[in-house]
Amino acid sequence: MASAMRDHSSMKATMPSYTPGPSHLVPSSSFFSSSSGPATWLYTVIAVALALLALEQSVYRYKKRHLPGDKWTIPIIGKFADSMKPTMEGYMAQWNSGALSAISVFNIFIVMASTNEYARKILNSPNHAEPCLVHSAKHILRPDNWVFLTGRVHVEYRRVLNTLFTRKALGVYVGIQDAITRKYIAKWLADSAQDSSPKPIMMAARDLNMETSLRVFCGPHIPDHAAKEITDKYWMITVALELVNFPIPLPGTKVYRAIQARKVALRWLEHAAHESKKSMAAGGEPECMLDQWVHDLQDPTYKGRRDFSDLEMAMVVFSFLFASQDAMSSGLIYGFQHLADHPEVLAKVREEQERVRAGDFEKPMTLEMMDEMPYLRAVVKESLRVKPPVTMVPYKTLKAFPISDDYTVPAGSMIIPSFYNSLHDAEVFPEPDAFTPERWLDANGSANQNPRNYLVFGSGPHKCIGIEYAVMNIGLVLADAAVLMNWDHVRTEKSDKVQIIATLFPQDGCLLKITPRQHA
Ligand code: HEM
Repeated sequence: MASAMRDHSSMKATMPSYTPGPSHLVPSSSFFSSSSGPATWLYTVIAVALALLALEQSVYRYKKRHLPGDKWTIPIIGKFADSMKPTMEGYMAQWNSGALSAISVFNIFIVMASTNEYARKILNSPNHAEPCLVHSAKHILRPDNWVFLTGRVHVEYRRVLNTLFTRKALGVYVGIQDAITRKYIAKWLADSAQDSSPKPIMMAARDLNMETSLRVFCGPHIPDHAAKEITDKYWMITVALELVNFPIPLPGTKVYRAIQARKVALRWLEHAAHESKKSMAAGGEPECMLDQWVHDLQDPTYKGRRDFSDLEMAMVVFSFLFASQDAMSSGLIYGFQHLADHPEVLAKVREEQERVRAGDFEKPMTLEMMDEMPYLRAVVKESLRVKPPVTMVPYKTLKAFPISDDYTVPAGSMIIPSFYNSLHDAEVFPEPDAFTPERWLDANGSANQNPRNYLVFGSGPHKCIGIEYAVMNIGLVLADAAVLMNWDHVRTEKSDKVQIIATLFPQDGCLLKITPRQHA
């Protein structure tokens, strides 16, 4: 974009707005005549605009070279309309049009990479490309959020945050996750006792996820009404996560509304960080991620940084909400859908639960119990493979990036590795669209022999920091649900169609009829 704008301004400088010459050769009604000033300006403006439009096309075609993609870009907005209403079919057509293909949106030149080799190359070339998330991310997260750090500073910052996802830390979180999941399942069952008609699980799962995240991250340091306010407002953030938004966050735009929602969330998260520090200073035991963090910082043997302001901690927690809320919701909803549509798989999940829990379904879940559930883990892994919540991650090139022998991505372009084709590669995952958890139980099978293809959580220095937490949480919810309730999926013609709202969702929201499960 910046380079295109530079090109425009240089063009402007060389375009004469007035051509001096013998006045008798110019008809008096000509727009060059001094007596018709406004007309002169009008025609000059038109001439400049036409030149800029021609330049826009030339720049696009120069950058695109031989890559598949439209020969011409729609003036100014490019493929903006498509990016506002993305469809899986549209993306698949783009990915299948070539290993690398090109589009342009608002003069941002975008290269899509669809193969495993190119996706991994982009994710693992920090000198050439860095994540830019979606276009609106800097507005929503604030430009000073740690997720925008790169290079060494990023590695060091991330090292501190890794301590929030150690096994010890996950051991604190699992009890919170289990308690909240049981609370929600009880509520779903009570609601369905009142009205047994099938309901979409989509928003119910989002609410469960948000409360789980807020309580795991902030524990008791955030009041119930604040958790509700954040949950209610968060949808504004989700809908603003389009690949490219209207460039300026004017009042009324999606990004503007998302910024207002972030302000509310950050205010409460800052409050929670403050309360956590007070609680740990008073000798309290860690009850959540913030406590765990503050507690570690107080430890004299701790080697990381010690001075995290309330706001900085709040921004880290917000980055976790931002990175997880939609992906976790998508993962959970498809987990319910896949299990309901594959009763033979759900039966095996239940068998494993009954064995590990030894018939005691009230006993809270622990990490040790989860270690004994390889089938459940395979189910989660497979569900995320079949419907990866995050199908691609936008990066931007820092300098010209010679990605292949015959193509160099220009500096300042967006370059988007896509994960979908890697995760549906028929050589690695025979019958790639089939939901087959068993493929993960064979250590010598092609799925386990090709870990490079499993790009659900990305790769390289920005690979998801919350993998263990995410897999544990989706597994835990499905496991608790499997033992506490039955759910029948009311399939519609939209059940297998995908809606893209930041992540993937079934178009009908996954209609479930929920009933209590009777144990013999
Ligand atoms: C099913 C759930 C999830 C999926 C599919 C997912 C997927 C991803 C992907 C694809 C990336 C980008 C990786 C790259 O650029 O190579 C990412 C980054 C990230 N994820 Fe996740 N994620 C999930 C859950 C979570 C959770 C639960 C958290 C935190 C609690 C989290 C925190 C992050 C953060 C902070 C980053 C940026 C890391 C960095 O830049 O260093 N994610 N995630």
